[in-house]
Amino acid sequence: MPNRCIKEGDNPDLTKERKTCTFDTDELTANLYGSRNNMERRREITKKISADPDFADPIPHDFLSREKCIEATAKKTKAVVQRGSEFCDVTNYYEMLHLINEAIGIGGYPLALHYGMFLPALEGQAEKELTDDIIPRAKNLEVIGAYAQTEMGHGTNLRELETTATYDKATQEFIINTPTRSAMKWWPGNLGKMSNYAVVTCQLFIDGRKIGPHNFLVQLRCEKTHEPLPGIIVGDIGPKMAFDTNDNGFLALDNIRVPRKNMLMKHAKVSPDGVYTPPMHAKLNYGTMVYVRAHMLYAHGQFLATAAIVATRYSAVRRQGRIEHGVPEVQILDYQTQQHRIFPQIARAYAIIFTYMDIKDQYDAMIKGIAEGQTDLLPDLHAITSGLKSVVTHMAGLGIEQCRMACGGHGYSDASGLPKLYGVQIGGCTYEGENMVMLQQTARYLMKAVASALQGKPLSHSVAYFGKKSSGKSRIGKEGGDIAREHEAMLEALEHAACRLSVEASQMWEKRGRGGETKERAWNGVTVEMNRAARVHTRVFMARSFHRRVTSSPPSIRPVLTDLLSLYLHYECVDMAHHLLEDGFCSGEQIRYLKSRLYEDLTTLRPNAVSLVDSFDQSDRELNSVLGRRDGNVYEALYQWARKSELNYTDVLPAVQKYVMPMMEENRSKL
Ligand SMILES: CCCCCCCCCC/C=C\C/C=C/C(=O)SCCNC(=O)CCNC(=O)[C@H](O)C(C)(C)COP(=O)(O)OP(=O)(O)OC[C@H]1O[C@@H](n2cnc3c(N)ncnc32)[C@H](O)[C@@H]1OP(=O)(O)O
Ligand SMILES: Cc1cc2nc3c(=O)[nH]c(=O)nc-3n(C[C@H](O)[C@H](O)[C@H](O)COP(=O)(O)OP(=O)(O)OC[C@H]3O[C@@H](n4cnc5c(N)ncnc54)[C@H](O)[C@@H]3O)c2cc1C
Repeated sequence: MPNRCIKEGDNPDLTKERKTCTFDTDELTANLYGSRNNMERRREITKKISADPDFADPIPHDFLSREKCIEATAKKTKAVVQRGSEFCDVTNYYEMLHLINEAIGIGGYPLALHYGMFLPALEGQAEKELTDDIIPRAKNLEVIGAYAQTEMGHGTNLRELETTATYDKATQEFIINTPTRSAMKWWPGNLGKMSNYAVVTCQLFIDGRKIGPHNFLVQLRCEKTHEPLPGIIVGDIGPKMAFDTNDNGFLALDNIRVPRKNMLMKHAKVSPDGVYTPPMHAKLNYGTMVYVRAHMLYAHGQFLATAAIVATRYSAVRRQGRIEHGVPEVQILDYQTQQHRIFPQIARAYAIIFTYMDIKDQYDAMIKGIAEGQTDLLPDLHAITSGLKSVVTHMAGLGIEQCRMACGGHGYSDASGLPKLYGVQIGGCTYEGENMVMLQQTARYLMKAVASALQGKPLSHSVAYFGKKSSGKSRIGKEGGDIAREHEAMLEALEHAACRLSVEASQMWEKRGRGGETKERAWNGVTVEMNRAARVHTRVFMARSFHRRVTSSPPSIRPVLTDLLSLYLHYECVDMAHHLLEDGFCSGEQIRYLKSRLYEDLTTLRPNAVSLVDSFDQSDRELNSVLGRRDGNVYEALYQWARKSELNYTDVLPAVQKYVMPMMEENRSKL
């Protein structure tokens, strides 16, 4: 079967792997990106960008200072903006995303938050009077914006943000102020140096009454000189774990006046005479966060895919040690431990991307509903995106780190691309709502679902399975080798565990309440259990999404995806075996059966491993990894990469000349 990656001159081990492929890699790629046309369009973009001198990096960013990286990124950003339509349909979200990944990379760029949050916030939350003015200019990139919500002292607990917006009826303006040091906005991406506007989250005050957090458009810098406006202090927060090319910023506002219309008033409103009208749903103002949490799934699925590609290809190329005496050294991909480390990451990357597809459909349906005045889909989507954001970012982070370690010493080098990838990706556990906090949002929703289920009330989409009757004992290992029924048995077992954990967490919560604790204090005493229930529920949702996609996939790729799904489900059940065992739903024998099936899956998938990662269709530019390159010619490339280190510009470094050589000389003369 064809793997389209085979080319002359490639590493022979990689070619050998590609020849054992049992499916058409293009079919799988097309399925992953929605259609053959989408796949072709991605490839055209890659080809054009790779050949374009505006996007060439004579010196890899690994060897540049942060300032130089930002300069190079800003230059490429300008080229993307001015010449974007030469490469793609700039109105197509996925084409633009791919163009940016190819042309600029993942470490941040001047417009990341402009497109990622500033524009979505304005489009989703601002009223016509404001949007008519600012959105055309923002889309035309006459202005650049950031989303400034988090403060030095508060990020999670939005209710206690300190920045104030006080309505002045006399002038029909809001006065925006940073009252304390801890009230400074701190962290917002692109706020420090790039943006001249921001959506700023402030506590709204009317007639001395605190109403709560609302968003306001504030101009930060002069449109001509880009200097901060009077009363505005703004800058970069300094080096951080990754996102080197993003100017995460600080901001202090000294009683800045903005007109009434600058409040984002699509949902909540303040009339000219200062009358406040709340939104039709209390949390519609938090809509931008739901949007980003949903879209983060795609980005994080792709991050994990990158790591899986690098680790799988490199493991096919790398030979080290022998499994049996008297035979040549083996490809490290032949070690069972290596497969057990890497293959679940391949399956998880597919599962995350497929889950994203489901969520995107739900998000679009919710937005359509809101436009027609219905908010009933919001609570379910908020609950499941909160859980998914937490589980996926954590899962992807652990997976990337596994892949990095699976590459041995070279995985520790920036040449592998994996340390930087991890640095960027792992930020997702914190931003857009810290994971422990987001899981509690899911758990709150589960507690309501438990109550509804007990009362026989209708259950919404993500928790519908709470209404199923459990069979009491698992069918795992008792389906006579019927794969479809085995998959169903595993899904049923996971659903049983998620439901049980939710019910038990609810009972623990209630018990503490009966013991005299307030609801809130009691909640804090059971949050570990609450978050555990939320995690398992979310993993059930992912498993169901993956299962749905696989069972409805075209017949040509269904067998390989079914193998991958088997691995995914076996791995998930073994990983969560304690939950399946705890109440006796599964027996120890059934868990041993699951493990043995998992080891069989590793062997089954081995001939398709390289082709499965090839099917993610990430280019060498996107991978940005010497170890993961498509042609597998790793060792020569590793040497050429190291040669570019600035330490190698001279044979004798000034630091050696100045300190180390005299020290050695002194020591010698002491003898
Ligand atoms: C182009 C697309 C983008 C691609 C993605 C790539 C991303 C680009 C990379 C850039 C990198 C980084 C960008 C980062 C940006 C940021 O981090 S912005 C700042 C994000 N900050 C947060 O997420 C703060 C987290 N805190 C909160 O969300 C809330 O404060 C919290 C939910 C924790 C609690 O809020 P409270 O007001 O106290 O509410 P609570 O009492 O708990 O709940 C009341 C009620 O409301 C429901 N609820 C809460 N939030 C929402 C929501 N967003 N939507 C709907 N409903 C919500 C909650 O469930 C409760 O419901 P109930 O029925 O009363 O139980
Ligand atoms: C790379 C990056 C980019 C960012 N970009 C932006 C941006 O563009 N715009 C913006 O406004 N912000 C941005 N942020 C800020 C980000 O949204 C916040 O850091 C995040 O929401 C977490 O808030 P915090 O920092 O206040 O953490 P804290 O809330 O102080 O969390 C610290 C610890 O306390 C725990 N904790 C807090 N509350 C609870 C609770 N209720 N229950 C249990 N545990 C709790 C947390 O779980 C965590 O372990 C960015 C952050 C990063 C790292």
